Amino acid sequence: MTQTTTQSDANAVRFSGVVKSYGAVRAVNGAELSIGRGETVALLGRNGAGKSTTISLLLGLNEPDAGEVGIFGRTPEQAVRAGLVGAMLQEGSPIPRVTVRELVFFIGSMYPKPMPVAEALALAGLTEFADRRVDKLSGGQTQRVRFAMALAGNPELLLLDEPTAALDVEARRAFWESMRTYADRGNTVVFSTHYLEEADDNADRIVVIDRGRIVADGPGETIKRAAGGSLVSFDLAGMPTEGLSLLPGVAAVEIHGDRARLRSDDSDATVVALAAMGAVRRLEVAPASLEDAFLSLTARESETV
Ligand SMILES: Nc1ncnc2c1ncn2[C@@H]1O[C@H](COP(=O)(O)OP(=O)(O)OP(=O)(O)O)[C@@H](O)[C@H]1O
Repeated sequence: MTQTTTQSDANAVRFSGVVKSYGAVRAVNGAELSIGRGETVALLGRNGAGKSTTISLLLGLNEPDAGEVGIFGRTPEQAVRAGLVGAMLQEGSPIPRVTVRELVFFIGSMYPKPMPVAEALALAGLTEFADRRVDKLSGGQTQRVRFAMALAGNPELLLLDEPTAALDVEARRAFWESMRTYADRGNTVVFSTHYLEEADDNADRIVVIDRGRIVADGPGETIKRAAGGSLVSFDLAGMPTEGLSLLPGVAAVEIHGDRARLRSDDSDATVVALAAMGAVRRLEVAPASLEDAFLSLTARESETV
């Protein structure tokens, strides 16, 4: 792989034409992505969309089959070795029988410019647990330890793969607060999630991934607008479904038995067009929920894959 990135790269992350396949599965399919320093970016996608693969490429745990990955103008390996990158991955390594303070100190000692242990513990909300053995903590507290481990090297970029999976509501809230404190220092954060709402609440920008492709990229408001709109449903009563996707405002079409569900950016225009076709039986217009909208967005784009 050739690297053309430079040390002066203004971006924290640069993905250029990146492809990564596992056998016949293209886990990452030609991704183009730049993330500026100080941005907090959510990678949003369903199971198997390619989020974890993207994060492992950013960490240099995987080599792309094609394209280039740059972190602060360096290769991922160089950036990780320089202590510029911290990560929380989905599979946690077994936690040893040491105290929280000892573990965070040990991890930090492997990096050139570690974060002071007390600071990492405070940021992760672990100060009161500093002298507790790591294997005697609750699931939520263990997740905080993993966050402190990611901070230990004093990284400028944090990569978090579904960091709040298995946390309760209160632990989630505390986690995101810690993450924001770290981001507010001018650091860059990239995290993956299945939930549009979590992405919208905690990221400046959302990158929607579906089947290895980036299908949308922008601030939460833009993504919600692109994915949002209304759902217009009606009974087909035997009417052919071809052409429904071409009606004004229609962004996606789903057919369930005899019922059509159209996601529309302009429900008035869609309803007028349906009325002109006589397709008004049990016609309903409802706002699309966020999660519904996200599913529609990825489903619509998948059809073209
Ligand atoms: N080591 C591997 N060997 C074979 N296939 C893999 C491997 N890792 C991932 N894949 C496949 O690549 C695709 C993308 O997987 P990836 O784990 O990146 O998705 P994800 O978006 O992180 O999913 P999840 O939300 O379930 O964690 C999936 O189809 C998955 O089955």
